[in-house]
Amino acid sequence: MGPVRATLQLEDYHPEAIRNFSIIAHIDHGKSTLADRLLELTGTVHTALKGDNQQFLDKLKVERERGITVKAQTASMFHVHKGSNYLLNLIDTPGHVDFSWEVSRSMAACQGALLLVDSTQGVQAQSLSVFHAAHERGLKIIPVMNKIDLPASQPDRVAAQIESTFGISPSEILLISAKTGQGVHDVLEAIVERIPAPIGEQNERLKAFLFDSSYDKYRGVISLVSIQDGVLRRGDKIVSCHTKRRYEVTEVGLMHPEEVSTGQLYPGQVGYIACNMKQSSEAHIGDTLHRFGESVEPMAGFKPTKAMVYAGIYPVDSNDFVKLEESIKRLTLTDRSVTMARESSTALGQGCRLGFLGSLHMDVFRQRLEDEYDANIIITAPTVPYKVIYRDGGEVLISNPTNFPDVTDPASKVKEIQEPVVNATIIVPDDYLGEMMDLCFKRRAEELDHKYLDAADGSAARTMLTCILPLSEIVTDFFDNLKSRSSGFASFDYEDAGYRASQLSKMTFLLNGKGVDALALVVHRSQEQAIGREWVKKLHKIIPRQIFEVPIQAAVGKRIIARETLSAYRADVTAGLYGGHHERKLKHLNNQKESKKRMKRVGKVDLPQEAFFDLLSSRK
Ligand SMILES: Nc1nc2c(ncn2[C@@H]2O[C@H](COP(=O)(O)OP(=O)(O)OP(=O)(O)O)[C@@H](O)[C@H]2O)c(=O)[nH]1
Repeated sequence: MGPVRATLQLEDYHPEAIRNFSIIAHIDHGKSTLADRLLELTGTVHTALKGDNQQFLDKLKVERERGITVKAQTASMFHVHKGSNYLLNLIDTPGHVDFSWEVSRSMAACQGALLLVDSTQGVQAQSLSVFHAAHERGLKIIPVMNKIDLPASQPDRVAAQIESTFGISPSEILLISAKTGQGVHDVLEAIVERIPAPIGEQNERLKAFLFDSSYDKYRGVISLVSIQDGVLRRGDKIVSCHTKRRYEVTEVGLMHPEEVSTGQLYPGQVGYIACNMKQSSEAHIGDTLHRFGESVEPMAGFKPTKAMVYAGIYPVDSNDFVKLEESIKRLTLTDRSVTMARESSTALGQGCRLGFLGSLHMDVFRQRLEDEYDANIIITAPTVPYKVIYRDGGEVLISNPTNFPDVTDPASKVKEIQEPVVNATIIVPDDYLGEMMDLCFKRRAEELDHKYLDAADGSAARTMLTCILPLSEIVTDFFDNLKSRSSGFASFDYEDAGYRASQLSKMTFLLNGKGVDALALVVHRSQEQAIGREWVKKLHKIIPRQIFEVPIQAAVGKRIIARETLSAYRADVTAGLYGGHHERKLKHLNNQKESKKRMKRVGKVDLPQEAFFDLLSSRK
């Protein structure tokens, strides 16, 4: 491999000697392991430096705990092929549906992709979605079958699946074990031989494509760029096509895999820059940077991210709000796809409403908040953005059920409610097809269809099920159900399919006749009864008894759907009091309670924060 530092003469690496690629795969098919192996084989990192199971390209703690990649990481390597030097830029992509946006922006900086398929598992739902994303961008795809060291590996069968699903000839498929390193050298050869070189002109005006950014406490925003044309040097004055703001490049270099300053980047190369950008919001993904005083035609950017799952986040102790808000703000600096707005609730006090790309994204964010900022929080049930269309043609997006209009009111000006839907794909062994269809129907699936993936050779064939599902039906416990009802064998993926009209209304819960705003839900007509009944039962279990009888009701508009009655507190501490009405009794009762501070009073009913916590966490 030769000494790596000595090869950092970047001007020697013309576009013909550069390959930009990413690894795309279903979760757990071995992307990070292969990336590590490539870094080792090219001498970019040394095995001796590496602790057990610690991967180089997975950085966040939550990523390691969950074994998933959330944030894309990029690394450059040097490789000698048939006597010539090559610079290979690996642009790592995250492997989960919620982050398909990150996948697409990472791919925009590549000319090729390694499509990794686990030879024990075969083609899975995300293998399909990442393949399509790469294919649509015209990337050269190199099929790689991994884990051939395992006894359960079925290379012939999986090769046949790859051929039938992607139309890729088995002769193109590389067989490897990312774990033992077997066959990985051939991957490097294939990258050089099969992936086209980037196109770029050193003498043209500078054009740098910004495809990712991160935030550093000391240096501000660090952006990852791929150089289209021209040379980017430290000290350059650059301008963003998008914001027209001016910056001075203070650092520029390669990710190798940590930052290595090189002072310049040439056409076709991929690296990082720091340029006194103070706020993450200034780094627009998909932006084109050019030199000050030279105008250029911007490159096609990306569609901005859309938050699809919203939830309210409240501190368990309301005194912690300021601290919580500060923590959330700091965390959003590193993850700009999270949107944030203040909100307040009579039941839960002051909090924030956050928008996420999906429910895993929400879980990851929540876990980071708890781990990194030691925050004790209550998170409300996730909701999707509903579209309310008024008779006068006006349209409003509603991301908090509390604001959902009462469509049962005859005076309502609402013409139609629409909800976001997705095209869902499930791949599952045949035996579980019935279970999966049942699950989909229960979640209001439409246009359900299926086809067999394997050649009809009998044993344990697999089926691909497709349907349209409301997004709201998959943001809570869909994935858990899918996994448990298929004994873990089903894989699932989805893509945005726009909005569809739906019979939705707001369900509210009343304690002693008063609504509890934090508990409002948007439900489909077909599920009103079941959800109403289930919820009043839960509330009945959780709410502590009061000195008086408390009716617990679920209502849609003025209609009461379900009711339970919480009987009065038996050990009557107010027995000695004469007459008096409820307020007095309650006051007396409260005076006796030590934990008064932690109580929220709703409609004169004491509702401890813990009750909310139990309730909202049991919603998942
Ligand atoms: N036996 C065997 N195990 C492998 C091989 N490649 C990866 N693994 C194991 O498979 C698991 C998943 O590998 P990762 O590299 O973390 O998978 P990934 O695709 O990066 O996962 P995401 O980051 O979630 O997309 C790990 O336990 C690896 O040790 C292989 O070739 N053989």
